Amino acid sequence: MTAPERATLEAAGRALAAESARFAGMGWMRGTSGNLSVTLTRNPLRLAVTASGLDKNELTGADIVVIDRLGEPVDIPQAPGQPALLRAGLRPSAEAGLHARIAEVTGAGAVVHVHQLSAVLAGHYFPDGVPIRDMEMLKGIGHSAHDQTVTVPVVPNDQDMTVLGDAFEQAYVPATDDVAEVPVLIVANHGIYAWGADLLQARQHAEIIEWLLRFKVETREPAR
Ligand SMILES: CSC[C@@H](O)[C@@H](O)C(=O)COP(=O)(O)O
Ligand SMILES: [Zn+2]
Repeated sequence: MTAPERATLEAAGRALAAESARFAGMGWMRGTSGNLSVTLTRNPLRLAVTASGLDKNELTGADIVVIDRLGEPVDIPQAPGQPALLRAGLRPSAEAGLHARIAEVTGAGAVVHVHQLSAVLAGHYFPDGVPIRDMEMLKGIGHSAHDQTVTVPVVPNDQDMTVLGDAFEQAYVPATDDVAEVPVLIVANHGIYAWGADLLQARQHAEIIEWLLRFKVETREPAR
């Protein structure tokens, strides 16, 4: 591993730990729920993802695992004479495969998965997708605040990340020349995935969508 690659991985670990603590503080990573990733390289696709089963409020920068495009762990050899960058014996998030699929399909630089209650409620009330329109906050996910319906896709939960990844690809609403992509996915009875060019943008998308979904479940207006 070269010095720049090492620096990139170190920075990714620090950023993932800090973002995890922030989300945990918002109540969106209760228990050991939720997981975050950043894209390290595209060719081949490599992501740094939070390790499985840890309290996401207490991660250190070493509590991450490097994964490939299928979500499988990639061995990072320890550089002689250098301190270990990653804690030994960690498994990648159980949902690493879906992170990798989202990063591959959308080109995202970061993916966040949190267990927002409003997303689960919205998926419950709108199982065919959550239609949102005429809200100023839509601008925060790159859409118009007027006269356009943005439908947030909802897919069934599954423990097999290939099944979830296929469902995501079918439901994904990519950008057109005129309309931005929808950078979020609700997994029914589970939580939400949001993504962006980097962790900051992915976080902002998660925050914006939480507000919009909360509005939807509190009003429950089918046409809005
Ligand atoms: C209450 S933990 C739920 C998990 O199974 C999963 O959905 C989750 O979000 C965290 O899994 P993890 O493997 O720790 O990344
Ligand atoms: Zn989850």
